[in-house]
Amino acid sequence: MIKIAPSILSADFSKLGEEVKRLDKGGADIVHIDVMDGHFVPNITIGPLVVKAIRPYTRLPFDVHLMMDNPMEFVDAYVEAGADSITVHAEVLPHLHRAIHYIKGLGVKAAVALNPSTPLNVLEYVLGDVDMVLLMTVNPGFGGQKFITAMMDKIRKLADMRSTYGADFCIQVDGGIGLHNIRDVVKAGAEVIVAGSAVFGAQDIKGIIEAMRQEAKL
Ligand SMILES: O=C(CO)[C@@H](O)[C@H](O)COP(=O)(O)O
Ligand SMILES: [Fe+2]
Repeated sequence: MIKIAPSILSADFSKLGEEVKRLDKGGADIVHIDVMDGHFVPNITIGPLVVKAIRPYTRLPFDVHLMMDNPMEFVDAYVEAGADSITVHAEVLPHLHRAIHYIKGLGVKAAVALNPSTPLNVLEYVLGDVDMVLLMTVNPGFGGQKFITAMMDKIRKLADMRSTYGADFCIQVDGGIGLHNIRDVVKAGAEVIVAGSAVFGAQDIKGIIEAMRQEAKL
């Protein structure tokens, strides 16, 4: 069963609480929260206070994607604010193993994200430690970008690595995904589908989430 994780980066920021409620009513599985620091990526978004403010609007899990140079300085704050899973980028963490176990020690799930140009082999020795791997399928920083087609092969390779190593993490994909390509990414091995502009760009959130689930059925 795949999971649909709409990204609130494409929501109306003037009424985020209501937007999160709309996702809940629309049948989303997870709320994906993009945190950008203006350094790791050229954009600034959502601090822990905002996460705390929207937490009462839904019981859906909050998946916090930290696109930051120094994510470990903020992990505690996002967990206290109500995160259920925390994703950190391998590109900024020389002590990835320590970071994963620190996050798990806070009682939430730990995921590692890779930019499109980052090779999969940086994960080799932490595959048994992570709950989820997030493959960026666009360059992080903005919603509404085009899916990078070379990422299809990366998803397949990650799924192969998982079988080879007998690991059991989930494969999440993020960026440029919608009705037009959800089937292909799922066929390649993706299980958690992040979609921002595709979901919030639709008038009918329930309709688009249902259509995406249907389209993803292999
Ligand atoms: O992490 C990011 C962007 O850096 C994503 O989560 C985007 O928010 C996905 O948006 P779409 O490509 O689906 O519009
Ligand atoms: Fe994201």
